[in-house]
Amino acid sequence: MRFTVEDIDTSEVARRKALYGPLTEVVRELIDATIRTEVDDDTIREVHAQVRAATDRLRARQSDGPFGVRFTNDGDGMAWGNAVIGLRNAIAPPLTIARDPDGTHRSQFVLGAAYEGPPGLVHGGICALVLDQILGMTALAGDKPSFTGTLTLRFRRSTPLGPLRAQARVDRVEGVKTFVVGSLSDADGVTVEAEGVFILPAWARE
Ligand SMILES: CCCCCCCCCCCC(=O)SCCNC(=O)CCNC(=O)[C@H](O)C(C)(C)COP(=O)(O)OP(=O)(O)OC[C@H]1O[C@@H](n2cnc3c(N)ncnc32)[C@H](O)[C@@H]1OP(=O)(O)O
Repeated sequence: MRFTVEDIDTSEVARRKALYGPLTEVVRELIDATIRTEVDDDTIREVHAQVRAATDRLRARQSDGPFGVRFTNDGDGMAWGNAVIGLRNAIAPPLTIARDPDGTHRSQFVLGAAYEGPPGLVHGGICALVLDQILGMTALAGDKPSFTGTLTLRFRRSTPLGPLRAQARVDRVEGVKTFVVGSLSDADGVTVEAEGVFILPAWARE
C-alpha cells in the first residue's frame, strides 16, 4: 500500500500545487468538452492528434504506478491521485471538504456532464463515490487509516447534474468501527442518504 513520506517543505508543496493544479483543471475541461463538442469531423481529428501528442509528452517520464497518498515531514497529506479530491486527478470533480468545529464535514461542488447516469442526472455510482469519500474522511481520527467496511445508500430521489452539497458526521464509535451518517443534497433538499461503517484495519492496530 502506498502511504509514503516525501521530504518537501510547504513552499515546495505550494509550487507543485500551482504547477499541477492548472494542468488538471484544463484536462478536466477537456473531458467535458469531449462529451459536449459539436465541431466538425476534421477538427475532431486534429484535436485527437494534438491530445495524443500531449499525452506522449507527459508519458516521457512518469511514475510506475498510481500516485499513492504521500505525507510531508510536517504530516500534511497529499492524496493527489484520489478519485474525488485529487489535485492531479482530472476525473475528480474535485471536492474540497471542510471540517466544522463539531466534526461535521461538508462540501459544495458541481457535477457536470462527465458524471451523468440517467439523462441529466448523476450516476448512482458517482453518488456513492462522493459519499464514500466524505464519510470516510469524517471517520478518520488522527493519523489512523480507516477503510470502508460497509456503505449503505438510500436513493430517495434522483440527483440532478449541477450544484450539489454533501455532508457527514460521526454517529458513534464502537472499538475499531466508526459509524458515519451523511447525505447528498441539491437545492431542494436531500437526494441520497448514506450510512457507513469504517474500520481501523487489523494491520494498523497497536
Ligand atoms: C491525506 C489523507 C486523505 C486520505 C483520504 C482517504 C479517505 C478515503 C475515503 C474512502 C474510503 C475508501 O474507499 S477505503 C477503500 C474501500 N474499502 C476497502 O478496500 C476495504 C476492504 N476490506 C478490508 O480491508 C477489511 O475487510 C477491513 C479493513 C474492512 C476489515 O478487516 P479487518 O481489519 O481484518 O477486520 P476484523 O478484525 O475482521 O473486524 C473488525 C471489526 O469490524 C467488523 N467488520 C469487518 N469487516 C466488516 C465489514 N466489511 N463491514 C462491517 N463491519 C465489518 C468485524 O465484525 C469486527 O467487529 P467487532 O468484532 O470488533 O465488533
